[in-house]
Amino acid sequence: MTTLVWLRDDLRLSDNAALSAATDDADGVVVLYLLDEVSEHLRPLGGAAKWWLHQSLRALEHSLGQLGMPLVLRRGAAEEVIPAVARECGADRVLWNRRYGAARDHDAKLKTALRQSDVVVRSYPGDLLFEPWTIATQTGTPYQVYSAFWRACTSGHTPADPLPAPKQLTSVQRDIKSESLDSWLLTPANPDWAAGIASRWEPGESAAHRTLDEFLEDRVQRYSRRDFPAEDTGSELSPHLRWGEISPRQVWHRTLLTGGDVGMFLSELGWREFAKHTAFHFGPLEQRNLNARFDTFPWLFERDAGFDAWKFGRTGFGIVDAGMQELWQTGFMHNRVRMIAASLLTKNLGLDWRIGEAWFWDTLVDADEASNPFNWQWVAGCGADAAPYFRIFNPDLQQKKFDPDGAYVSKWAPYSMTLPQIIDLKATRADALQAYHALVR
Ligand SMILES: Cc1cc2nc3c(=O)[nH]c(=O)nc-3n(C[C@H](O)[C@H](O)[C@H](O)COP(=O)(O)OP(=O)(O)OC[C@H]3O[C@@H](n4cnc5c(N)ncnc54)[C@H](O)[C@@H]3O)c2cc1C
Repeated sequence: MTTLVWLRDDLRLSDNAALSAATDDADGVVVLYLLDEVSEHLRPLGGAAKWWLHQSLRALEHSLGQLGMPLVLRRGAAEEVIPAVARECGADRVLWNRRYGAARDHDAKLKTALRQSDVVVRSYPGDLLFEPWTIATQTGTPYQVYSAFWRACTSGHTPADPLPAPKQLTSVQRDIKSESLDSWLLTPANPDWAAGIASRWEPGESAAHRTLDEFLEDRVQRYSRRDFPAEDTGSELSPHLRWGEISPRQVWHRTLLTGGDVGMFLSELGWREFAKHTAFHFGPLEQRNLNARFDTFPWLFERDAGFDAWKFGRTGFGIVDAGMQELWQTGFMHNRVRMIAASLLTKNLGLDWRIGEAWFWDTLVDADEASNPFNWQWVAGCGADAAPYFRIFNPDLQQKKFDPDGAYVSKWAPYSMTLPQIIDLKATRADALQAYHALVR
């Protein structure tokens, strides 16, 4: 028997059920990563995400190499490439870990096609704590309110124990053609805008575990201060989770081992889970308002001067400008600042949330097809269990509260203090509320 393992958003060796299942194949295993930028309905990766993917594949190549296993890289449409590689390596079995977004339709079709050619296909739990169909209300419908969803997850369900990394894998005897990672041009060259990203982040499975360990040794005890962006109390695991360099099950069990008050941190993993369950049941989320009532909301679609000022951190609102600079320079923005920046765009500038979501998609290293639009919709008021529309963040007050000594703003956008504010908060807030009241009247 020969096995093809197709890795996707699971760039790790440990707690990788598909890879573990291949260890029983003594005849040969091929491990493949496919860059699919052509299949319909798959969202093309943003620039920062491509940078991360490149580094993460390098790290994976290295750790597979220590098991004597090459990583085969191919590019193209999954429905063509996967059967072709299966034929080339004589695979009678194809294994993968599940995806729950738009790609799952492709996976289902491919499964059927491979089975018709007598190839055994097995899929395993992917990047969630719980399979989306296992968490349901008493009437069998998906949850639409976070607190009830998380209560259901945490009462009566326990995430599966993580699997160890395979100790050995038998590589196939024949040479399987692989493309060069550099030829994919995932990293920017001219200009190389990724220097700030590279100095902040280390992608890869080992780095993901180190990041978790460092967080649990120290910062988790101050996690209740997570809303203060200058204090750096977050785990910064989001890009590692996005690329599956660590699984949420590993984070969950390792966190519980530390004891102490970790409930608040785990409940944030719950938001990730809720976003993905919402995308599974109601997605894709990046185009359609989850609350259809907002379909007629008079958001503006023009990428105008206000949008440019927002993008490049020149709004004159210190905390927003600092966040947009942090994003531009490092591919990341603190969670509370994401909320304030998104609120300014959708409620004060009156722009459609999809415009801001697309900018985050291109610039975040953790850009995630569920979490990003889910959170944008949450802030804009049209999402699942969303912040009520009329709760409009005042960036000046938020700054006073969460960056009281101005450390965050001084770090990322000290120039902002002397910029004029591009809009009148009071007048734009009144306009936004008027539009909202017209909608719900
Ligand atoms: C407008 C907006 C866009 C966002 N886009 C993304 C995105 O594309 N990808 C992404 O992973 N997160 C996104 N988030 C959620 C959140 O901002 C990040 O997950 C968080 O800042 C990551 O930092 P951390 O790893 O230190 O989080 P921690 O506070 O340490 O939380 C632990 C983990 O829980 C998850 N998590 C925490 N908060 C959320 C949340 N609100 N929604 C979903 N998951 C959460 C993340 O995986 C995170 O790594 C967005 C939030 C907003 C308001």
